[in-house]
Amino acid sequence: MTDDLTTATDAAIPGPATPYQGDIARYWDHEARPVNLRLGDVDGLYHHHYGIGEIDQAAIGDPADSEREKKVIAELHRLESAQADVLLDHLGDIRPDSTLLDAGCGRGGSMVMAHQRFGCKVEGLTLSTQQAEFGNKRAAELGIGEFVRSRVANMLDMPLANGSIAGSWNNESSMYVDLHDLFAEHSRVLAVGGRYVTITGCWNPKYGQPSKWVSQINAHFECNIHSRREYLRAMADNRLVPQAVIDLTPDTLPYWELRNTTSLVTGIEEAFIESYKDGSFQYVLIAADRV
Ligand SMILES: C[S@@+](CC[C@H](N)C(=O)[O-])C[C@H]1O[C@@H](n2cnc3c(N)ncnc32)[C@H](O)[C@@H]1O
Ligand SMILES: CC(C)=CCC/C(C)=C/COP(=O)(O)OP(=O)(O)O
Ligand SMILES: [Mg+2]
Repeated sequence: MTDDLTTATDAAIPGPATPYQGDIARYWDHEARPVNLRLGDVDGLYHHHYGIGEIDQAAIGDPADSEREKKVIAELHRLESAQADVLLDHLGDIRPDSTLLDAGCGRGGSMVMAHQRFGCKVEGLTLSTQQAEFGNKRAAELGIGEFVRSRVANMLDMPLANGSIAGSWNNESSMYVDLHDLFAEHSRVLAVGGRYVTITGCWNPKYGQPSKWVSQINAHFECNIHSRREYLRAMADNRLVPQAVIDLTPDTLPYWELRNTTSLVTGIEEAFIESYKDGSFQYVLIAADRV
């Protein structure tokens, strides 16, 4: 760590702001699903988000291939990293002297990718001590600990100065918080002209109300999926003006259908596949300018 990062706001962690946040901290402290760890082991980028893009059929081999499972794991991981690449594509012009923020950073895979792409500092916030330690250990192993730092902190009360961040994102982490509170805080820490990006699952107002599949996903992850309408309304109320809204649902279905054929299934695959197909749930990217 450089002086810059170690002297930044490093106040003692006060403990969870709410009982719910305590539940979520415990959830991620104890998470060790093979579908996440074995994919991360492919190249050392550990993600807790899903994948997008076409399956490379040649790369996975045929079902009789003795190496099939290993190849499918590598392919699922490639699609998850491709998802993070698309998020980073929407951050705009990020210079090496910029600072980025990953709100709800998980084990830090996207942060490493962001530093490797832009050469800048990346600050990550997670409720989980285990995740922050994991991310910092990985960054140290890669020799980029002075640029990439994870901290245990609440993204609704970020330990970051007003206007100090050039670009920020939530990659599948906004379903754990109130969106008005979240976007007020991004808006505070982002510089005017900065960019906010989220990739998220949201329920589709065209369907009417959250479907049974959406309720199942909420129960599975102890989260509260918002609607597309809520995202856009909360952004508009907090000086975040959408520059792109992209429906990634067709791009994520191949990932889920491939994942559903592996031994790494967790039991939530059907809910994602069925809700994406019946139109009740969408996988979207929203990029917004801080004005
Ligand atoms: C599904 S994981 C996504 C991780 C990461 N964005 C990725 O793409 O790999 C959700 C993350 O949100 C974090 N999270 C949830 N509520 C939070 C809060 N109030 N403040 C900070 N992090 C939070 C969890 O600790 C966890 O790291
Ligand atoms: C799109 C939605 C609704 C996401 C909810 C948040 C979440 C748990 C994301 C994936 O985490 P993970 O990678 O730990 O999950 P899994 O073990 O299923 O791969
Ligand atoms: Mg996963």
